[in-house]
Amino acid sequence: MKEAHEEQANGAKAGQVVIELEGVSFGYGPEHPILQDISFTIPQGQWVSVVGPNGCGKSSLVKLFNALLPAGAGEITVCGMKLEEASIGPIRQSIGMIFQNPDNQFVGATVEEDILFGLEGLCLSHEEMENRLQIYSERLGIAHLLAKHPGELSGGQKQRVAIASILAMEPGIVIFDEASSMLDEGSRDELLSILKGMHAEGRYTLLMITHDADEILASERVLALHGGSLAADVTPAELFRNEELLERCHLRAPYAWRLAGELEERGIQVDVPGSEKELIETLWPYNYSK
Ligand SMILES: Nc1ncnc2c1ncn2[C@@H]1O[C@H](COP(=O)(O)OP(=O)(O)OP(=O)(O)O)[C@@H](O)[C@H]1O
Repeated sequence: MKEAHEEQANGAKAGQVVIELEGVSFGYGPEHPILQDISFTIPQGQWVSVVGPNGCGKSSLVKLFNALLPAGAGEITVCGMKLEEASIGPIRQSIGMIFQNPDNQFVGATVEEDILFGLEGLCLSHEEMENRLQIYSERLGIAHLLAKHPGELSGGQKQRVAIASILAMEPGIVIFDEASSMLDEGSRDELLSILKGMHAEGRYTLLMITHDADEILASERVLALHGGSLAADVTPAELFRNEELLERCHLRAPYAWRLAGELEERGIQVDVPGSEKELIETLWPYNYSK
């Protein structure tokens, strides 16, 4: 079987800027401004969480990147292409979006049809389409579901199919818009491990709109929106140590971080853990030191 393409998608090299916003503003009509003067750059391969309270404009922001919504002011550049009428097509091919409700993303009568449908617009040979179908259905663990109707799948399986359909188109940038919010705990964990695998591959730039502390902790960088502006551009650790920023974003630190904080207040100093497992390993020796 042919391996998935090894080179960085869209020809972007690791560290090269793939998303650039300069003074971008947006509103649903002049009387309803949502985002004002937003500027940032995202390099290839980075995993970025986009956070902020409900209604602050996170979904609107990412929809500006591929002109699903039109920016009112400012400049957007994706993979070196300035966003304008002529570049919308290639920019849309370089960005894959996965939404909260996978039901809204199905177009085929079977999982196989659904994955192939997205590939039909890419002018690929029949052999290449079959090749990608095989690669991405195996990678996402859904090869045994190809003949099923999407309605027969669980929520976690549906989200895997949605991700396989997007990845089969081989976009360099993948945006998850609260993609785990309708999933149960097990399926959330599965999604997080898929994201970790994608990040480790280094081929994808990942943006994840999320309210989930564990997802934020797994990412490398956090863009926090508040009141229509970029309120912070920090690491997850900086976010979770900043009580005021957490409150403004309506977020809580991960459970292991909160417990470590409580212990510190009672005089037990533990290193800030990356996960609950790390916290347990740190605390375990106390069990025997009594
Ligand atoms: N099509 C629309 N027309 C008018 N206003 C809209 C439209 N879509 C969203 N809005 C409003 O724009 C604001 C930003 O919405 P958006 O969905 O971008 O926020 P969000 O931060 O992603 O929210 P959430 O965390 O709840 O998903 C909200 O006040 C919302 O009500």
